[in-house]
Amino acid sequence: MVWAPEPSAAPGPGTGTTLQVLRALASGPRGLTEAEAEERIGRYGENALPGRRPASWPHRFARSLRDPFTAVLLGLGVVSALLASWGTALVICVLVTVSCVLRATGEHRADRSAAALRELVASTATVRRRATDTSPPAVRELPVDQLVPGDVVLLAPGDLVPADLHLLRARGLTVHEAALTGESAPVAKTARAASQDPAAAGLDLPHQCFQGSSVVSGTGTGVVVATGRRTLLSGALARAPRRRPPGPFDRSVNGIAWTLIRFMLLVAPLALVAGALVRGRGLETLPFAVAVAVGLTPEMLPVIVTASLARGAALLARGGEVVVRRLPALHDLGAADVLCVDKTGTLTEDRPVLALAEDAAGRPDDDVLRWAALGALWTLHLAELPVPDALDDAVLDACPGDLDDLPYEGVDALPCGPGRRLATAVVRRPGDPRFALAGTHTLVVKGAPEDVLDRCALDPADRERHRQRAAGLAAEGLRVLAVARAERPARERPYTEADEHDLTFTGFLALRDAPAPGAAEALAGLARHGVTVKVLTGDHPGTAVRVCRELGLAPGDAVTGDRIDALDDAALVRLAATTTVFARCTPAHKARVVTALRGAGHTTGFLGDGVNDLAALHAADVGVCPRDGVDVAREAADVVLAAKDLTALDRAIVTGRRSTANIGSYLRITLSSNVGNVIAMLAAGLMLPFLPMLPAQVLVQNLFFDAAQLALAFDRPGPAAAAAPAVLRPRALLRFVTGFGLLNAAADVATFAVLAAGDEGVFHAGWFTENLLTQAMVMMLLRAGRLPAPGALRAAVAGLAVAGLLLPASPVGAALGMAPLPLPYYGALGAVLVVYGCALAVARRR
Ligand SMILES: Nc1ncnc2c1ncn2[C@@H]1O[C@H](COP(=O)(O)OP(=O)(O)OP(=O)(O)O)[C@@H](O)[C@H]1O
Ligand SMILES: [Mg+2]
Repeated sequence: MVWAPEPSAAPGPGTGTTLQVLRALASGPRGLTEAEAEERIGRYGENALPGRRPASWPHRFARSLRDPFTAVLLGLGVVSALLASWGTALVICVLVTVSCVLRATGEHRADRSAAALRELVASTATVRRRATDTSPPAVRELPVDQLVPGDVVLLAPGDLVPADLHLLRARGLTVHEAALTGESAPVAKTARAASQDPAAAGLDLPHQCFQGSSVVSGTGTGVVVATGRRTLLSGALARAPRRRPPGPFDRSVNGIAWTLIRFMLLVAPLALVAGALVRGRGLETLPFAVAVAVGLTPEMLPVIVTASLARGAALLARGGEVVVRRLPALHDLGAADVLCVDKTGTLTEDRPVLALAEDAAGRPDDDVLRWAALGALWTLHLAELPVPDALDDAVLDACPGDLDDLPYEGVDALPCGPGRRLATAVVRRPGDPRFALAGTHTLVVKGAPEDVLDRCALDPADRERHRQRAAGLAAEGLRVLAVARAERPARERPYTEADEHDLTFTGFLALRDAPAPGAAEALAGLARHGVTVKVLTGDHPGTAVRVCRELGLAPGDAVTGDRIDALDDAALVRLAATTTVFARCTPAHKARVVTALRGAGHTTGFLGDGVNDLAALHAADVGVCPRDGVDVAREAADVVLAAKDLTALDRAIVTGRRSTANIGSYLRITLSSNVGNVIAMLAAGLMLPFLPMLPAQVLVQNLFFDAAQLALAFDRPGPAAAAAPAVLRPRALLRFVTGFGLLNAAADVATFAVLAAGDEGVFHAGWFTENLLTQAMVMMLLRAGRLPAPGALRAAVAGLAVAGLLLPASPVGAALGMAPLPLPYYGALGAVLVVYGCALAVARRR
């Protein structure tokens, strides 16, 4: 991991004192100049995050060769080649090449546009740089890839650590290093103490922050010691690439793929054995068996999937509202039947306005407000939070008079953070003659009433009375903050959470946070689309329940974090199913609820924007984050919304379902006709003295099917496709395919009856024509789309029909062993088609 800046004896940036590190990097606390940075980016290259380097086209092509369908096809090709059945081998090669080229191209294009979209929502780093050597340092946001070794970077809660850093300064800094170490608890980081061994190096050094970790709380400043491929994360990923556990998309699409592959591997030996037993045929049937197996393969599935999803993502991006960062997530969004959202900022505007300030006795009292504002002011100052918290903002806004007049100055601050629902500022009065010598520090604490009251010196009856009062205010939909204070003798030692005890209760503040405009309609829309919304909030249960009621969401009783703690996983699964509001949730509670819902079989989405939502975003099947969410949340999300707007999310869900509907159409259509053909071929193979279709004919027919079915990716599904969560269920699909496959086989057998009069060439030609025509009909009748069908689809269907009619009579047909079909056969084929069409339409309606 040690990156040597120059080939010199200077200590590596991972080691040495801060001064040595800065010297080795030729940098300083004031940062690099723009000119130096420019020179270094030339020298060290861009700071691309690992995993973000786009795969090249040949790489993609090679990867699609490893796809299970392709692998099976290739295996069959090898078998054909071994049997010297060159025609079959050739056609299989063409099939594989076409499908891999289409897939690689489609994925490449989809990835390129996804990368462009990701760029729109990419994280930035906050750097300190100077315009010239003499100008003062200025702090600005920089695309992460522009960072160079020696840059000075500022960290705040919710930031992703953009490169490997040596800390120059840290205040209450804790980072999450799960990406590197798998450790889920945040790790405290401090600037290097003089006492530390300057030669030590490694992951557990508290003065180093590594790319890929994220800031949970506190702030820090560090100098970049390694970027791009030289970071520890890059090394770790190169050794063990990170894999996502399979999501709903992988489960359903891969599940279907493997069911088919098993089926296919069964069919080929079956054809062989049946041929041997009934007709006494030997290995000469093998090419036919291989072709039948190939005929069953939906080898275009990966192509159709990529095309359908990419098209949906492109449609969403065009509206500028939704960016899909990972294509399969669009399917997963459409499959979600439960959506968990946080309250603040999603259901409400997150613009709290002070409604009331009262003292311990319940009398209106501006002093409570003044103390709270003093606490907010110094917490913001001392904790150097980059964006003031909305509650603090509201308190400061409402405070009467000029805050700078308050005769206090800050000593220390313990801000709130994920899982911590109170904030403490320690202040003192400068120059107060009474405290000049001994000195007194005042702790000003504000936060969630339960948490603050627990830390107050109160007799149980009073505590209960205050708690009731807070619950009463919350039940009106207000956000409630309790304020408390304590006087302590001044000290040098920094303050910790252990000092937050024996406080004197000062009073309550209540703030009104109006419901977000449009939230009620969006919730109704989600309900109409069969999505159950659950609210997971850090706020008071009373407030959350009231807000939900105002928005028309029947909230029932809220379940709080304490209750969740008391339950084991199985009990939580049961409770989660029937609960709408989860309140006083820490990040871990949110994640546990999401996991429980998934455990109960729900496909679960999560929408959140804060550091406290990170764990749940990871736990969900599909994570959604608004664009202005913190970097880590955005980075963890699969889908990014332009605004925290549930309406846009509803639209994205519908788009996801449409893409899934097109994939479903493809599977239903392809598989029912393929299965039908296979049944018919096996049956005919036993009844006829010759093979019902030559291997090359089977494969050419397959090529035509594939080409035509690509158009299904561009179908426009009707409103029914959006009405309920869209999941591709292998079982249901199998039932459908068996039913319609048998119908298709019946049509084929009827065709055999018609063709039985002709010789082998006529038989082959007739069946080829019938197959292409029925396929064209099936495409029109079994698609999920609305009428009229889009142009591309109509053209594909027409092309298929024309090919079916003309090819047998052409030289290609002759080369494939077909004879021109005598005219009377067309009439008979027409009759079969009409009957089959009617049967299809009737069966479809059922
Ligand atoms: N600046 C603050 N000062 C004091 N207390 C705070 C502050 N911010 C939040 N709190 C307390 O912490 C609680 C939980 O906050 P948290 O950020 O976890 O959830 P939230 O953002 O209110 O809700 P949601 O989870 O719906 O986004 C708040 O209800 C409040 O009581
Ligand atoms: Mg929040």
